Amino acid sequence: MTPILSLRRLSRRFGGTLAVDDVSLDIAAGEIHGLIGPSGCGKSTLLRMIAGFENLDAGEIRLSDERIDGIAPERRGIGIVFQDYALFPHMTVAGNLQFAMKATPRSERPARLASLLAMVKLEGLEQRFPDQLSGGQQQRVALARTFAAAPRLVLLDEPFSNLDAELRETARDEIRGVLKATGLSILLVTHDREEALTFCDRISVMKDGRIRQTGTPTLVYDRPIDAFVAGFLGPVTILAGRADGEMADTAAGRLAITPGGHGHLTLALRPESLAVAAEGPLHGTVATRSFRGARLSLGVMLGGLQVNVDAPPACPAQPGDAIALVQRAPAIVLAS
Ligand SMILES: Nc1ncnc2c1ncn2[C@@H]1O[C@H](COP(=O)(O)OP(=O)(O)OP(=O)(O)O)[C@@H](O)[C@H]1O
Repeated sequence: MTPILSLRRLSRRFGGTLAVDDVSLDIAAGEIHGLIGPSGCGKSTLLRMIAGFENLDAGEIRLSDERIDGIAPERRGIGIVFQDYALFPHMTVAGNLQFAMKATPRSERPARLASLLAMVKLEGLEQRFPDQLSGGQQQRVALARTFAAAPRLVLLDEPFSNLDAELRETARDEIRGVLKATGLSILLVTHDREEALTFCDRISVMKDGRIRQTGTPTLVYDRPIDAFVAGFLGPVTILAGRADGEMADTAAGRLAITPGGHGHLTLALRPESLAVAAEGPLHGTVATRSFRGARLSLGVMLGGLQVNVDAPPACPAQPGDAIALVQRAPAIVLAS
């Protein structure tokens, strides 16, 4: 299958900084793909290169198999929703959407406007001005305005960062539903791991201008390739081990490991992989206890190492208590 977007060996340097370093990536039609990584890893530069706002030092970009990296941004067929939505403040919702419908024949515009409003669930609000809408509603207008131009690909740059935490989750679920219904291909840039894991069909984790790993959220979370990816997607303890079949000896004791590990290796242990038990093969001492609402986070000294363990909020263990642990999931063998 031909990917809708194909990035081949893209690089971009600013002085001594390689902001994007030999990046290749394919995005399938209808896919919501997340580019995630810490501040300064090159996500925005990569997005700007795809949009046409940033030059390439090397590589090529294809959209529907057509080379687009030499084409002006407005002729690429790519829609962009920026962090601040960039709506026209002096135009109503209808005005903002109609502005983007230049390519639609005049007679078809009212019907197109109605279908866009329905798509983003803003019927009845078409005469409001942006400052009369909530942040989430403004964002949906921005999305609808992008759809109005019938793009082949939509780029979303930190689209939820201006919404407060409570609204963000609802907005995310709603927008994901809208996007999936349109069948549009989406590239989303975010530094928020939860957003990437919940919103995207696949994610690419970036560091220092390079993509370290691409895959479904489950795959990248459960089988991170290295300590950076493991730690970026969630709390983790990194430990050295020596494999012996399906088990490894580590400073924290003997642990079950994911298949394929041999000899000396590096392991990643997630807090939910261990559980407090009446008896267990692992014995330690509680070092820290922090209440996190739906769960309790315990720091447990196992051998010479402190590991994080998730426990139910009712767990009575206090710092200084001896505790037994069982393993619920194997420690992850890292490739590097
Ligand atoms: N126009 C520019 N001139 C010089 N350096 C730049 C320019 N744009 C980006 N950089 C540098 O390139 C690197 C990547 O920046 P970029 O903005 O792409 O990162 P990012 O992952 O999007 O970060 P953030 O999440 O903070 O927006 C950084 O080191 C940044 O300082």
